[in-house]
Amino acid sequence: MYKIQTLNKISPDGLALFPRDSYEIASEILNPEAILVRSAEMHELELPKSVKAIARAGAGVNNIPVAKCTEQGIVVFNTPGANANAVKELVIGALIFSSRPVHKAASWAKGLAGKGDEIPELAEKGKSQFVGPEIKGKTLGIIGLGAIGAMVANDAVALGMNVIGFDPFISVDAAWSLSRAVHKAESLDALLAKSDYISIHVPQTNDTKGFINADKLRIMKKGVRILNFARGGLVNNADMIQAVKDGKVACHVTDFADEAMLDCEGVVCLPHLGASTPEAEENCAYMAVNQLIDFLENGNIVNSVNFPKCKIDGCIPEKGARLCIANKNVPNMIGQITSILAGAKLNIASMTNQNRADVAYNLIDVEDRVSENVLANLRDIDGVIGVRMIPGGNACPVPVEEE
Ligand SMILES: NC(=O)C1=CN([C@@H]2O[C@H](COP(=O)(O)OP(=O)(O)OC[C@H]3O[C@@H](n4cnc5c(N)ncnc54)[C@H](O)[C@@H]3O)[C@@H](O)[C@H]2O)C=CC1
Ligand SMILES: O=C(O)C(=O)COP(=O)(O)O
Repeated sequence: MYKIQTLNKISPDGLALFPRDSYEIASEILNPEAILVRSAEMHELELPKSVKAIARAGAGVNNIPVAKCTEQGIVVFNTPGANANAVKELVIGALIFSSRPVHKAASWAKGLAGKGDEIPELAEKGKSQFVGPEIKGKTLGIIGLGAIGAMVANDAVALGMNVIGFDPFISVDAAWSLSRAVHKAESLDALLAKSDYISIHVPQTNDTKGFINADKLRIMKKGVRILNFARGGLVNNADMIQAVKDGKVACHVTDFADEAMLDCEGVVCLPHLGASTPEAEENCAYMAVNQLIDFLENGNIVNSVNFPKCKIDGCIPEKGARLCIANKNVPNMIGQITSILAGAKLNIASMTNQNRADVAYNLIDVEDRVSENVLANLRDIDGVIGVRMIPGGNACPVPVEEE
């Protein structure tokens, strides 16, 4: 029985993919093999030794101690692109309501309650407070052209905006998916200086934390509108509030509510709603669950943020086993591993080894079962981080959607 711990509410349709006879799923469970999470903060969490994988049903992994997981041989998955459309739709809405303050207008209109027949006239008189510019013909600068940024860029082009983007690490797939009308900004500062609207779509890392600060705000046009549907920590809130108060920023829409921001006229705070659609929640859960099943039952890794992509498509030899070995990315690891297998007279049926930064991962199919003694010898190799043996005879791998 595999034990899966859920740290957030995960779409029930996704959870239903776990075969009930071989998986136990609960929010509180002793010694889970894997954890399913959305935005729950995991940095202070003690991870039991039993944990082999964490799947983030979503994109951002800044709530997960990824470096610590890598050291412990825990594979961290996310679900690239699975909630991108949900975020994009809300960003397009926010582009419009950052200009046309429908949220303010709607609550003002609610205040007319009780005025009976006077309402139509009062509404006509009051509407001039809520005038705002159209987005057509304006320049939108998009920082980060990944799954979400690229979709926002293409739809903004369709809405008649001039779109410029900045992403020094853009993937080939994202670049192919971009409309030819999207122009490349030569630098972040060039994008900031030219944009009437700015939308942020980068992950929060040590390099990007607080990068929208007073220095960057100074470069921007007066009256700029800034949308942040990526992470609250990307923006220096005190600097942003000052810029809004000074009239430098006409509107800041953030998906990350914060005490000081909530009080600031000109800031619209949402309660992290970007991925909150049934479609996105289901897509993310499907992808995360399929990845966990494929990893736990077959050792395959796809869409990990800390381990290399590494998979064997075929079944594990029926009478044999698959060894899943994580090790430090240093010389002579394969030599030592295969020597131990040769010493135990284990014939290798197939083998693949991939590396990424400081770690490497091996999948080795052998034609006999592997004894506890051999597993212990493999674990004893200096540089080996984790060893798992999956006996053959189970069903073949389920295909997992790739990034
Ligand atoms: N509000 C919400 O509910 C959601 C928020 N997000 C946030 O949005 C972020 C982006 O999501 P996706 O587009 O799906 O991720 P993605 O990984 O497809 O795209 C991120 C892009 O940012 C680029 N990038 C990284 N560092 C950069 C830098 N310093 N300057 C410019 N570009 C840089 C990368 O090259 C990549 O193309 C996530 O990391 C997450 O924090 C994601 C989904 C839902
Ligand atoms: O996927 C992401 O990065 C998100 O921010 C979505 O978060 P959520 O799954 O809605 O808690």
